[in-house]
Formats: sequence, structure tokens, C-alpha cells
Amino acid sequence: MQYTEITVRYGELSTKGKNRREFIGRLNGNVTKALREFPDLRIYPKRDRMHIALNGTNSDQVMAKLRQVFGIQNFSPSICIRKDLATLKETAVAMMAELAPKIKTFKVNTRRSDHNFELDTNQLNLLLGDLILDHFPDLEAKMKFPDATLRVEVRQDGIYLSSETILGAGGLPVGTAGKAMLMLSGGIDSPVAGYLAMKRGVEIEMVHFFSPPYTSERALAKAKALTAKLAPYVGTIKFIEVPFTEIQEEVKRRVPEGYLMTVQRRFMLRLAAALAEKRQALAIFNGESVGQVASQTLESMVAINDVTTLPVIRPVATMDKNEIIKIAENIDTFDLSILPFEDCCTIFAPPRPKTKPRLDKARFYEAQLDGEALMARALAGVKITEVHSADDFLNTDESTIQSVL
Ligand SMILES: Nc1ncnc2c1ncn2[C@@H]1O[C@H](COP(=O)(O)OP(=O)(O)OP(=O)(O)O)[C@@H](O)[C@H]1O
Repeated sequence: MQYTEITVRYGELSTKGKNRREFIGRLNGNVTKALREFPDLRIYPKRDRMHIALNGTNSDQVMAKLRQVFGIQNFSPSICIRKDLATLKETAVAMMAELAPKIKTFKVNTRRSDHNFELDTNQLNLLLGDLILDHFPDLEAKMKFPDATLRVEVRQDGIYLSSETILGAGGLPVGTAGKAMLMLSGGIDSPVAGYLAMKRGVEIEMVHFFSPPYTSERALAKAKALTAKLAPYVGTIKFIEVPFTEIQEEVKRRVPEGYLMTVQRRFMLRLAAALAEKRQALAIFNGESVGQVASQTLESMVAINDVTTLPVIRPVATMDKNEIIKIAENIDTFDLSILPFEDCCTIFAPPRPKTKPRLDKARFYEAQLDGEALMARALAGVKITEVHSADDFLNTDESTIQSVL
């Protein structure tokens, strides 16, 4: 079917009262960015919907991109026709012909903003319902929970017909909840945390710590590739790489083994907080899950969280690993996350980290280091790049992934 328009219905934002206008404006911007490769589209919000006039663009390609935009509850590809009964009947039958083999029950749902049209909504529902039953005698009309609904909208500029309602990504438009830093490792959990942050409308910038020569360029590329996987939800994401070698070496040299990890993590969080302040971000997100590993006990969180007053949000804190993996698979980050490239934390991980570190001890050991100077040098070495969804950092075709697994 050659569709002419996609009608987009908003998600939660419809209920947000006075923020509505800002939300709709932001969603409009995000949809425009997500669809920027299709120059012929015309995107315009009108009342409680957004309309995307296709002007000949392939609807399947547009819908595949649209599925990833947060703030959309659902959308329907539709056809706009002249306001003429014969054309209406012909199009309704053609649309149902595509659906009929897949369904048993249907209903017709008409809305009318042009009140001068020759038939009202009831008359149109009856006319089209009877017509469909005549053409497809195996179908049955059903008002509650039909398999399919033929939606007909009589507007001023034409009649719009649609028969499919496709679920959107839900959530809130990215950017409406402000900006935050996401601490992105190369693992499974932090990309999932980033996805969940964006789903709640938070714009994220990635902060990644790397430690050459202990970690390779490939480990860095993997973190960037993970960022590229999340970019379609927003267009582009800033990737901030922070050199961490000197801090890790210094910590290893001066801090007792049991506290190596706690003190390293304190530096990471402090650096993320410094970057947040510099870049006007309001919070830090990470991929910690309560009790998953030694650094993620509540005691550990107390000893690490101490370095900042910014909110540290842990979207996967209460999830089981299997639940996190399920999301990672859905957002297609899992295969990348399990590539066995070394991470700066694993290399400097002590064999027996304290699972219940004490805050006073962590502070004491850390005070043995010249933290300010170490932080300043790490921040001076920061490099920021803009990552797009099409960027390929690892040459990640299936065969490459398979060959390193
Ligand atoms: N090299 C790094 N750069 C940035 N953030 C990091 C780095 N290493 C760890 N983190 C942050 O600390 C969190 C906990 O890391 P840790 O290695 O303990 O756990 P993990 O369960 O392996 O998490 P992940 O699967 O996200 O790597 C990560 O989710 C991430 O937010």
C-alpha cells in the first residue's frame, strides 16, 4: 500500500499540562533529527497528534526510525484521499483486502473534524462496515477488542484512512528531563542504564575512562561502538574519553589492596561530577546493580558516592542480570558488550576487593594522594567526539563479532 502520511500519537506527554508545549516542540525536533535522511518529509504537530507527510518516501523505512523515538505512544501509516464517497469506499476495501487474510474481526472508527461532510460519523461507520462485510464475508464486525480497526478521519484537507497501529518506544522525549553524564564502561549494564535514562527524557553524554597502554584502542572503540548503538534514539551522542592511567597507577602504588577499587571508583565518580559541572549536567547515571559484584554492595556505594552531592542514578540497580541482558538484547548492545576486550577496571582489579569498605578508611587512603593534581591532569587530557549511529568503530559486521567470540 502506498501510504501518504504517518500519524503519530504522543505518549505520556499528553498528561503533562503546562509542559505540553515544550514537550511537543522537543519531540518535533527529535523526530526531525531522527528522520533527517529523508528530505521530502513534512513534519508538523497539530492539536494532539503529529503528522508526517511522506511525499513519496517509503513508509517502512520511516517507521523503522520512528520506532526508536521516545515520547511516541503509537503511530499509524495512513492514506489521504479526496473527499469523495466513491474513492473512500474503494480505498477502504483495498486496505481491508491486505488485512483480511490475517484477521477474523474488525471495526470501523470514524472521526470528523469537517462537520460539513455529507455523512456523519455513524453513517460512515455503518456504510463502510456493511461494505467490508459484503466484500469479505468471512470477517465479523466486533466493537470490543477487534483484531483490526479501520480508522477514518474526515479532515478539512481530505479523508485519512489507516488500519494499523504500531507501538512506539514510549517514555518521554529525550532532552525534556535535562542533561546527565552516563558512566559508560564496555560492559553489559551501563549501555542499558543509558537507554533507560534516555527513555525517561534525559539527554546523556558518555564518560568513558580508559588506561592505555593497559587497555587497547579496541577497548576504546568498543565503548564508542556501544555509543553508536544508542545514538539512533537521539541523533548523536557526545563521547567523552578520560585518560585514567596515571590515576590507576598512583592508586595502585599507594593504596592498600583491599581499597584499590574503592579509591579508583571514587576518582571516576569525582571526575564524572567535575565534567557534569563543567557541561551543565544535573546528574550522573551508571550501570551498577545492587550486590552484583564487590563494588556494588550498599556499603561500597556509600564509600564511593561520598565524593559528590550530584544525584547518582542507577537505573538497573534492582534488576537481575537476566533482566538486564534481555534489554541489552532488545537494544542490540549485548553482542558488542560481550566482546572480550579488556577494561581499565578489570586490569587493575585487586584479587580480593573489600566488599564492605569503610568510608573513613577510603577517605584516609585517598588523602595520601595528590588528588587535585591527578584530577586536573586527567581533565586536561579529556577528548570529546560526536558519535552518530552510522559510525562504525569496530568494523562490526557479524563475521568480525563471531571471530573474536
Ligand atoms: N571504564 C569505565 N568508564 C566509565 N564508567 C565505568 C568504567 N568502568 C566502570 N564504569 C561504571 O561503573 C559501573 C560499575 O562497573 P563494574 O565494572 O563494577 O560493573 P559491571 O557490572 O561490569 O557494569 P558494566 O556491565 O556496565 O561494565 C559501570 O556500570 C559503569 O557505569
